[in-house]
Amino acid sequence: MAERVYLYDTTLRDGAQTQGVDFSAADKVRIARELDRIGIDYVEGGWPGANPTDDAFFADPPVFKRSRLTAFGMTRRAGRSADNDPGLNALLITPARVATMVGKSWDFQVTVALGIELDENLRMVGDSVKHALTRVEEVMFDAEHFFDGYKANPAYALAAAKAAYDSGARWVVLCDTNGGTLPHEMRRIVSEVIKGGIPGSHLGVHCHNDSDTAVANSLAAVEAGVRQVQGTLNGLGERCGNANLISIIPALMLKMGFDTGIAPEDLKNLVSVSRALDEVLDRTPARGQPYVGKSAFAHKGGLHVSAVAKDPKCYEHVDPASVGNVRHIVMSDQAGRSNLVARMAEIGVDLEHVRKDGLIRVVEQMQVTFDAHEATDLVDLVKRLEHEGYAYDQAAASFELLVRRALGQVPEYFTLERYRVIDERRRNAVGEWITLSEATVKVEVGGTEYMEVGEGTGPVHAFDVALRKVLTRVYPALTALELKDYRVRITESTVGTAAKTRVTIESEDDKGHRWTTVGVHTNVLEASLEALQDSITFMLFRFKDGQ
Ligand SMILES: CC(=O)SCCNC(=O)CCNC(=O)[C@H](O)C(C)(C)COP(=O)(O)OP(=O)(O)OC[C@H]1O[C@@H](n2cnc3c(N)ncnc32)[C@H](O)[C@@H]1OP(=O)(O)O
Ligand SMILES: CC(=O)C(=O)O
Repeated sequence: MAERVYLYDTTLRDGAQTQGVDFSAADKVRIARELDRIGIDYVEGGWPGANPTDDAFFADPPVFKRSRLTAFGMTRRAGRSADNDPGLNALLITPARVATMVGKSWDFQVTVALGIELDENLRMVGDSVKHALTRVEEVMFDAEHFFDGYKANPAYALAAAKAAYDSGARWVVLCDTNGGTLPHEMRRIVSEVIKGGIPGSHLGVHCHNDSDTAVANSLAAVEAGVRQVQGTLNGLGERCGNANLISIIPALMLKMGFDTGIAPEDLKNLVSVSRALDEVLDRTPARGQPYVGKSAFAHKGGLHVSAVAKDPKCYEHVDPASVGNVRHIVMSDQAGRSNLVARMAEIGVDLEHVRKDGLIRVVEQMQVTFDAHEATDLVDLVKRLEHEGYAYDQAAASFELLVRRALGQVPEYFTLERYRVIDERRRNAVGEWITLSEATVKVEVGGTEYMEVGEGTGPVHAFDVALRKVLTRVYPALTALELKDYRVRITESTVGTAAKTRVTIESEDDKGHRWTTVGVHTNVLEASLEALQDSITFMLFRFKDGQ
């Protein structure tokens, strides 16, 4: 039977210490529910008494089906009895039945940060654990700076850890607080602590990522014998973050053969749990995030795709479905015919080659002025367009439109006959400078011509407002279209030295569909309009019937 490793999440406490992160109590509840849904053993809700948000969270915490709620705080202060320490007692009177206390284990920290005698610190640890056990069911001790402390004074670091263990702490958690430890040091120190008298079944590890080794360190600590791992979703946390549970969990389960209490079926929620945190933080999910990122199983190089078509194991370390992810085949100038065939199959087009007249039609529609007309097939066309500045690996919707236009499958939903954009800088009524843009568009839809004017904070915004004034009349579904991200990048031109601009737009509808489109031109407005028109066309083509 697989050995058990316990998981402890500190997203709501150490994660809340991330610069730029500011959870509300409702955010915390939402994240806590996700952690419970996937089956994390311990969910640290925060530090009761530290701030009103954490107090509000602990006043009305979510009811868990699987996880144990944990309250965090510190050992009693020097010179006070544990019973008479308001800070310590605040974490013992919440609905959480598990309390985690941080305390010093590095002699230097005791002397410098606390400014007290080394023995008093050991008494603070022991007293606090004993006192907490009179109020809650389970107590953990986070031995702060344990690894730095052990390197400086092993006997003292071990004495601090043992003060907690001997006083009844269920778990002694060895913390790499400054994140400077490397995996080989982890293995050695954990083994020595076990030899020193604390069994691995009572040891946990809490790693920070300052050396970019937090996940590796956590796994090394487990290899050396610890049986609890602390971390956060997506590696949130103080400074460079904590060990990323989203990477640790599948590594423990799929590669090291441990039982984490998470069933294989629950592991398939890994992507959705990771995205739920990004959603709360209003962050774009990191494409390159191992296991759960959109690029984690995206194959771009022609050689890779050709081999993946034969057996995905050729270029995948785990099955993407095991963590709830999917495989993507990406089209770009690194592609071969295998990419095209696989990508077309992915979007439901079963055709290897597109006739030359289709390619020329697409090139004309895109109004590109180079030799794309000479393209012999779609792979060739994509490579030529990428050379011009298009980037289809980041703009799957534009790629799909390119293919389907070449096949004559995309209706002409609208035709932009002409537009005019005026930018104005003037003083407002109270004399402040303001900039305003106004766009006039003339659009033909189904044989009828429409003209509209839109105002915006910039020319692209004004154009979007005017265009959508026309199109939502005919296609009401477009009211749900939201532009989520707009990125501009200067690329090198193949013709002379003139700079080309690539605009990438990410869009979303009210059903949670997201798609990305691209436009390229020497004029940033033209590039934006191309990406914007692709975005609108893609929504009408793919989603307007509410699929
Ligand atoms: C490694 C970690 O990540 S641990 C978690 C760190 N997280 C946080 O600090 C976030 C929440 N913290 C807070 O809101 C505040 O720091 C509070 C409410 C806990 C304390 O606030 P204050 O009372 O104003 O103290 P302040 O933060 O300035 O300083 C910490 C005090 O605790 C003492 N202290 C630090 N660690 C410990 C410990 N393990 N045991 C006992 N006392 C400790 C320090 O010596 C200092 O005491 P001093 O004020 O006598 O110098
Ligand atoms: C406890 C904790 O967060 C640390 O030592 O890093």
